[in-house]
Amino acid sequence: MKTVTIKDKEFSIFISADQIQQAVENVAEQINWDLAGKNPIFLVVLNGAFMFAADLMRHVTIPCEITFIKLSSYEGTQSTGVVKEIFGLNESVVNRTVVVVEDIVDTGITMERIVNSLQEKGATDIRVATFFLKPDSLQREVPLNYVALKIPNQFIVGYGLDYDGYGRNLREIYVLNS
Ligand SMILES: O=P(O)(O)OC[C@H]1O[C@H](OP(=O)(O)OP(=O)(O)O)[C@H](O)[C@@H]1O
Ligand SMILES: Nc1nc2[nH]cnc2c(=O)[nH]1
Repeated sequence: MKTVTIKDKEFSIFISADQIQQAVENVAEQINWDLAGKNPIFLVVLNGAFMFAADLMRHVTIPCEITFIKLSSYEGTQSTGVVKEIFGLNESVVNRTVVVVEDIVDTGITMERIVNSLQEKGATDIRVATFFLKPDSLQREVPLNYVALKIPNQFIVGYGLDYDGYGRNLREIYVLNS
């Protein structure tokens, strides 16, 4: 079993790069079908979603805009429960179809905050594309239109997701050894 050590923790391979790419293509196919003619704006949530977004957008073939926002709620392997302000959204979302692109929806607290903010800013059709969803961890009702993979409630790294800032560049997903 392939393992990686990041700082003080050991992780084991969980999802291969090929499985990831297949899941990305499936999501892009659904988006191309659903949002044709809707002129969507994709809102990529930094930092974690950068890798999923880069892969996803290469397979999205419909006319669209892409922009980036930033906020943060995690330190180490535990949620602090605090979601900071969104910044970086300079484009108007009034009457737009907005697709929020995330690496993971865990408790859903971050996504709830983003969706509420987009509603306040006048977006009419708010959709979520997330690479991972942890269904057993979800605490909030949020739209979950495009979910690439559902995973158990375990801490993962790789493919954009970090442990204390490291591991985002891994092509595969690794899970924390207990
Ligand atoms: O559903 P939740 O429990 O709110 O967790 C999901 C959030 O946690 C991660 O971000 P993080 O705060 O780690 O920032 P990062 O993307 O910069 O790594 C992830 O990218 C989501 O934004
Ligand atoms: N790296 C990482 N960040 C997260 N944010 C929410 N859940 C997770 C997780 O499992 N791993």
